[in-house]
Amino acid sequence: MHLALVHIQNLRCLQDLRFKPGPRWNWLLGNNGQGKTSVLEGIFMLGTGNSFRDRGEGMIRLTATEMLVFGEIEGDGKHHRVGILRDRHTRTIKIDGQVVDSAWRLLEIMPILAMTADNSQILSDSPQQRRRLLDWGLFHVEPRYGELLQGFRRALRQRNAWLKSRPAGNNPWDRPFLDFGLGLEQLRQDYISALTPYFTETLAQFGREKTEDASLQLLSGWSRQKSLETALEQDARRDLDAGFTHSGPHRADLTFKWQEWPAAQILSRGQIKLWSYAFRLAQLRYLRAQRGIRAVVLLDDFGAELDPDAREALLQTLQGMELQVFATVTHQSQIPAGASSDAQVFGLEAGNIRLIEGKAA
Ligand SMILES: Nc1ncnc2c1ncn2[C@@H]1O[C@H](COP(=O)(O)OP(=O)(O)OP(=O)(O)O)[C@@H](O)[C@H]1O
Repeated sequence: MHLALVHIQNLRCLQDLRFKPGPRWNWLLGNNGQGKTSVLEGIFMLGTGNSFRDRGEGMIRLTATEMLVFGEIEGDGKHHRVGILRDRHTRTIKIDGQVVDSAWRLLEIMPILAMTADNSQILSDSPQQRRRLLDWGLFHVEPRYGELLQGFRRALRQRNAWLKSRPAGNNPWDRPFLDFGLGLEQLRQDYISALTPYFTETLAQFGREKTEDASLQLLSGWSRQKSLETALEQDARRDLDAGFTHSGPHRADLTFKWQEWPAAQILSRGQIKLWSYAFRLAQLRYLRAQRGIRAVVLLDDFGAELDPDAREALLQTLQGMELQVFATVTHQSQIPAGASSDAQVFGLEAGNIRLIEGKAA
């Protein structure tokens, strides 16, 4: 599955940009501030409905009142047209000409994974960022996960609202909270167990760690010494006082370990970035192995902070996976030699795009 056409209007500096990407590597080359990341942002919207930079407030071109992103998605015998129109207050999503009420529908059409400056330090980011990665991976691999996650979020919201209202008696939302929560926990634990060999193998392919030195551990969001039910009972007083739920899968986290130590405390920034790439690649490989799905990958500032060997290893691994990739670079020399046989290079200048190298799709 790949994006065959991208049309973006009034997104930041992109007034009216249209191009036909190739099914494999698409390099976006240009100086700072020419619109490369904005193109990735538009593509990310097609897969998620949202921006990866912020909540999207600043996305609409300053002199415009609304922005539009349109894409044609092809492959695996499917063809979809996706459009997102956004003004300062509302967002309308259309799939194949029909308005849909939830961005979840976009996720089902085109799994998309972005590695940007803001999210490339997974190990040292917030637990919330790491939970998002877990949710991303599970949503695409496990058909029941989306529904479970929505159910859990609803139960958590309602449980917290009940706590804030300070009523007497038992919380009626404990049961759905426990049912959805334990379902999530089980799928997350299974996912991390299954993903770990993919992660350690990818790191080994990068030629850095011995497979047995690196590991992943899921922290459930409550003490493993007790059940979630017991944790809720023991937290009853402080949950009521605080007006929110202290223990549960909404507090889950993922720990990366090097031997027995937390890797985030030991590794350098560049190494953390490499481990972060390895984790995302492991998610892609697992998705491919389980569901036969190839995600679209966005790499902002390709390989920045990685040494040449690590960059080459990353490139080789990605090339072996035969995905559609969009990667931004500021200089031609950052496009690795030999990377162009199935690649297209597009130049970005003042928000305009033109094909520099490669066959027109
Ligand atoms: N709402 C907006 N309206 C108009 N222009 C905007 C708006 N928001 C940002 N810009 C401009 O759009 C450009 C955004 O560029 P973008 O971040 O896509 O550049 P880039 O090519 O990725 O640069 P870099 O290499 O520095 O990351 C900047 O020049 C910025 O000033």
